[in-house]
Formats: sequence, C-alpha cells, structure tokens
Amino acid sequence: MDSSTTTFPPSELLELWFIGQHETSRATPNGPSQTLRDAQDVGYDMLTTPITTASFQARVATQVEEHLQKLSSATSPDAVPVPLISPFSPKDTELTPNDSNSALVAVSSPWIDLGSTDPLIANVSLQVFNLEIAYAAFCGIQHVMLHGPLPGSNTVLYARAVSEALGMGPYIQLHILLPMVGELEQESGDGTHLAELAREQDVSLPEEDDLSEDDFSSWDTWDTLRTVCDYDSRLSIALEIPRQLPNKQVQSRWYSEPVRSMIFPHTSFLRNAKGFPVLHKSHQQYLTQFMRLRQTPWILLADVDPIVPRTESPAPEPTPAEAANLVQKDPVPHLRYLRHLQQTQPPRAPIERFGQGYQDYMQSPLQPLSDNLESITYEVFEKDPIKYDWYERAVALALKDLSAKVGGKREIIVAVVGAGRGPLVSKALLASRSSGVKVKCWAVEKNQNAYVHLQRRNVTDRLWDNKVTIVKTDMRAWKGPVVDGNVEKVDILVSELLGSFADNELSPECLDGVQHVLNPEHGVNIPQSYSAHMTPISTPRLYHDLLSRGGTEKWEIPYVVMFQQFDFLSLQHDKDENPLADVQDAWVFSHPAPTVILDQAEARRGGSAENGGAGGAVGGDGSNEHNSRSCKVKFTIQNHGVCHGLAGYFESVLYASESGEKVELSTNPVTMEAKSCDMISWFPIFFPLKTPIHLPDNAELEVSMWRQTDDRKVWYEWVVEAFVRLNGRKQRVAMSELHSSRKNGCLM
Ligand SMILES: C[S@@+](CC[C@H](N)C(=O)[O-])C[C@H]1O[C@@H](n2cnc3c(N)ncnc32)[C@H](O)[C@@H]1O
Repeated sequence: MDSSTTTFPPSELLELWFIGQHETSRATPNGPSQTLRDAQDVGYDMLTTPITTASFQARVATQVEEHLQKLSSATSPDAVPVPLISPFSPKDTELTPNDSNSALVAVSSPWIDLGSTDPLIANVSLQVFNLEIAYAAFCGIQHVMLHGPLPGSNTVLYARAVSEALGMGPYIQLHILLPMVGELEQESGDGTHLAELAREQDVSLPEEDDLSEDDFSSWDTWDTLRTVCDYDSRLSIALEIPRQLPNKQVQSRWYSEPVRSMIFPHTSFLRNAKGFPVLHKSHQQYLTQFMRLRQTPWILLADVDPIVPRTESPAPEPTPAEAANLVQKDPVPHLRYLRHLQQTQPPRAPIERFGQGYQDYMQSPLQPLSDNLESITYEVFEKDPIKYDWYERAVALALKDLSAKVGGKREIIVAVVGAGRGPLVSKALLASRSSGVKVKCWAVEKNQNAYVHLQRRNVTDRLWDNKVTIVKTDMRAWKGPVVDGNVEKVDILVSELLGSFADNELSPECLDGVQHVLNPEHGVNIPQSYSAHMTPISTPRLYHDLLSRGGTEKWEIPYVVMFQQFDFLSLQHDKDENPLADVQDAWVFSHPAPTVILDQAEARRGGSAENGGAGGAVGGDGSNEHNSRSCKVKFTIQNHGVCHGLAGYFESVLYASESGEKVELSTNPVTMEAKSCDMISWFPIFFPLKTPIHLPDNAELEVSMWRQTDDRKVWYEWVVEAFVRLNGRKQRVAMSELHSSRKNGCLM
C-alpha cells in the first residue's frame, strides 16, 4: 500500500479563482493603479496593463523608419550606426512603482518582433524588450506577459532573448502568450508593428515543408522556448483559449504544461437564449480540469466589458426609469458568468478529494518491511472505500470453494499476514459470516506497535470476540498456527503487501518466506497474483521539480506520485474512439510459488546448489533470483512530444473463484474503472529520465526494465530507446542512460 508516506491528506482546499481583465489596446489615463481599482470595484481580482504607451511605440517606429531612410541613401550600410532607443521618459510609460502592482500583469509591447529574421528589427525589438523588463522590475512588477514569436520568425532567437530577460529580473515571471493552435484570436493592437518595417531581403519565406503546420505547432514553439530556457520555473504560458477547442490530444498536451493564465477572448464566448455570454460545455470542462490543478491558473477575460473609469464628481441622481435601467444592465456579464461557474463546479471524484494537496508531489515509496508504520498511516489506508470490501468478497468466495473441498464441517484456517491494525481480519470474519463458512483466524504482524493495537482490538471488538490469535513476528519466521498443541497449515493466507508497482514493497519475498505455513494441497493466497504495468509520459512539472533538487541520485529513484499535470504519450482508442493510454504489462507474480522453485532458491542460499553455486547474476547467492524479472515493451508514439519518464501501475487478482468469478484490484488507468473504481489506496509510481527524450511523430519507444535482487535488497533498472522508420529501416534517434535504484533499493 502506497498512497501516502505522510499523515492525513490536507483537507479540501477552497477553490479560489483569480479572474482578471485584459485589453489588447488599454489606455490608462489615470494611471494603472486607478484602472486596477476601477476593475476591482466591479469584481475583478487583477488586471493587465501595457508597460509602454502608444507615443513610445510611435517614437520607436519613427526612429526605425528614419534609420531605413538613411540606409537607403548611404553608400555602405555599415556606415550607418544602428538606432539606439533612449531610456523611457514619463510619456513613454504610465507605470509607476506602487503597492498595488502585485495585482497587475504588465504586458510587453505586442508590436516588437524579437525573433525577426531582419537583424535590424530583432535588434530594436530586443532594446525595447530589455528596457521594458528592466523598468517593470524596477516598478516591482512580478508578472510580465509577452506575445509569443510571430509565425515564421526565428524561435530560437526569440527564446535567447527570453532567457536573457529571465536573468535580468530575478523576481520577474514571464508568461508567454500563445494560441492553443494556429494564430491568436485576439486583436494585435493599433499602431505600427515593427515586423511591418522588416526589409524584404531579410524576410525568409517558409520552406515548403514548414507550411505543413500541425495542431502541435504552437506547442512546438513552447517546447523550444522552455528547452532553451532550461525549464526555468519563472517561464510559463498565457494560453489563449480559442472559440473551437482543438482535439483532445492537443488539449491534454497543454494541460500538462505550466499554464499560468488562461485567456478567454470575447470570441471564445457564445450567447445563450437570453443573450448572456456563456462558454461551450467543452470549454467549461477544460476550464474545470485546469481549476483542479494544485496551482490553478489565472483567468483573463480579453477585450470583454471594458473597465469604465469612475468619474470624480458624483453622477446626478438618476430618474426612476434610469435607475431601473441601470439595475438591469450588468457592466460585467462575462465576469458574472465565470463567478457563476466558480460557484457551480461539479464535485470531485473520491481519489481527487483524497489526494487533494498531493497532486504531482513525489514521495519515496513506503518500506513497510524495513520500517514500522505509524497508526495515522494505517488510518489513512483504512479510509479506502473499495479495497477492504473487495478483500471481503475475495475471502468469501475462497471460503465457499474451500469448504466444498474440505467438507463443510471443518473450520477453515485463515491467517492475515501483515495485519496492520486489523481491517483485513475484520473483513475475513465478515466473509465467514456472510458465506456461512466457519473460520479460525490468525493475525500476524511484525510491527510491535500495531501488535498492541491488535491485542486490544481482539478484546474490545465484538466481531473479533477474543477469538483471533495474534502473533508478533516477521511472517517469514512464523512456524504456523498452533491448534491443540499441534502446528497446523493455513488454508487461506491473506496479505496486503502491494506497492504502487505491485512488487515494490517486497510482497514476493515476504510471501515466499511464509509459504511453508500454507496447506500444500489446497492452500490459497489472497491475492493470488499481481502484475506491474507501465506507459511513457510527458510531465514537465515533475521533471522541473527534480531538476531543481540537488545531487544526481534523484534521477535513480522511482517515486510514488498522484499524477495530475501530465500527458500520456502512447495512445490507443476505446470502443467509442476516445483516446486512452496504451499501458503495457511488465511482469507478474503468482502465489503460491511452485515448490521446486522455492526448493532450488533455498539450495542456492550459501552457494550450495549443484550447478548453481556461482551465485546471483547481480550479487549474492542467487537465493532470491527467482524473484527477479525483466521485460522489454514497445510503444507507438502518435504525436511528437517529450518523454520525461514512465508511469507505473499495478493490477492484482485477489481471488478467481472456481465458478469463474474474479475479484480484482487495479490502478491501471485502462482497467481501474472496471476492476476497482474509486479505490484510493495507491497512487501510481514514476520512473524518471535524467535526459528528456524528444520523440517525433510515429516514433517507436522501447522500454527495457529489470527487477534486480542480490538476496539482501531489491531494486529497479530502466532504459528507454526511441526509434523511427526511415526508408523502411528502423533507426534509433535517442536513448536514455541506464537508470538504477540500486543505491536506494528496498531492503529485504
Ligand atoms: C500495507 S500494510 C497493510 C496493513 C493492513 N493489512 C491493511 O490492509 O490495512 C502492510 C503491513 O504488513 C506488515 N508487514 C510487512 N512485512 C511483514 C513481514 N515480513 N512480516 C510481518 N508483517 C509484515 C507491515 O508492518 C504492515 O503492517
């Protein structure tokens, strides 16, 4: 069990939506602070404001035009110095240092072209941009929004400028304004755009191949930017939401990225029957998804309901007719609508409520074998609404099958090994009651603190009625149940030693060690089997999180994490053609293990086995080598993307009855709904990659993974390779290093 190594999940947080207003051509005649107050008066939380004025724009354009004229009459272009943009004068900017600036997003001039292929335009744009960033930082502005590179411009050049700006203002966060697909829907603003002044010979026409833009082109731009800026946490996205949302794959790709604000231009709204602005259902759902993130993006309403400045002198008393009209006319219907959406958000699923605060938070997996869990940790597990009921169903089925085999009169011996605080003991007793099959119950636990709890419960819990035998021991050292002075065999061995990747809490090693107590003829393990599964994912957020941590060990550890802001890279489709992750099988463990296998393992201990005395492949005698596993699995990557690691899941057959009924658990996103919907005990596991792998469209990804053991501990190793098919030949385009958690292995 693995969902939490800490204490209680934090209580449900109040959903806070920060909603602001953005105008592509905002004028702030009374200064941005006053416009902000006007906006706050009508219910906005924040506002965007330009850093410079229209007069500054005109000054720069004139300077460039004059320079171009000089060039045209010059004998040599080298003889004309580049135009230098002088520092701002008060008429160039309305921004001033102010306490309220924290509620402002300053907008860098949309009329510059940092990635221009004309060196003159790129140079002047960079001067303007640097002046703006420096001045915004001086004024105490923390957030600057910047239009993404123009189509056809040099994205790397643009990214270079952005990277420099991040170095200039250590407290400034840059939000790059990007469309989800294609081009921005909002207006580009008035006045001369510097791109218009680019010289023909320097404007490179896109090559034939570049014209085939796809739905991921805007995301590609972002990917270049953040790669050049080395995943800087101060670089994020201001994502414009178009009237028509792109396909689900594009939606989920943006969802996995650091979207700091979602911009809804007026074109993204529809009108309802009463003429009020509303968002389409698909937009509402997409917004809800984002507003469930741990760090919710801001919402910016663009070019809707202009902010009307408050007049200094009070307006004359309105006539009754005017007053009625005023009441009816809402000055901010778009904002009102979003507040309504905020108040009517659908309830969260159980796993979301349970995991609130833990989304995308990487934890080291539990090691219940080598560590003793706290009561509070057990208490969190015990809240699972599914797991325990499924165990009860499984035990009931097994009891019926066994009682048919051994005859109805005999009491069935049930042992819960690793009993914790005893919830599975209760479930076994309830299963006995519901199936009418009598049981004798043992609870085995090595945690001495939980042992006290079990003893007390035996006396106080009416269901237990002092009839459960509590044994404090490591299950591997247990001799078995003693009945009337004789050591008997167990009929049903119930355990829950599963980790996020099935076997990562050493269930196989523990269950092998206790198998000698199980009846060799008909003894049943619950669970009967468990398997590990995986799929490649893109998770810039977790990658960035690891990047910001010290040391290099961090890349060699699998983490338990409730994924939220991520994207599946390999997809299949369900019967309704909805995209679904392609999650593949790694390996499986079944219990009881064949006796010959355990006998051979025992014989290898101490290097004594004939023909096997050479020891284990990766150290030790090889006495646990039967529990090593390996796999090589292949995935197809439909849409290009970046692989940051592998998401791991598990499935388990608790019991498959003789009548064909199966009780199963699953965290695999493909099967969990059918097998154990709403189960919350386990979060998935994440195997990170130190170097993200860029994957082209239709790439083939191959994952090699090992479960290794040297008789003292167990660890995982993983390698990822990417291939493309060129002229029918498979060619490798990228490969990760061999990752290994050997230094952080699970102690046996
Ligand atoms: C994940 S907890 C499950 C507890 C409880 N059965 C439940 O489902 O809530 C696993 C329990 O197994 C115990 N455990 C792990 N390895 C053990 C071993 N080798 N012998 C005895 N107990 C063990 C741990 O101390 C822990 O209480």
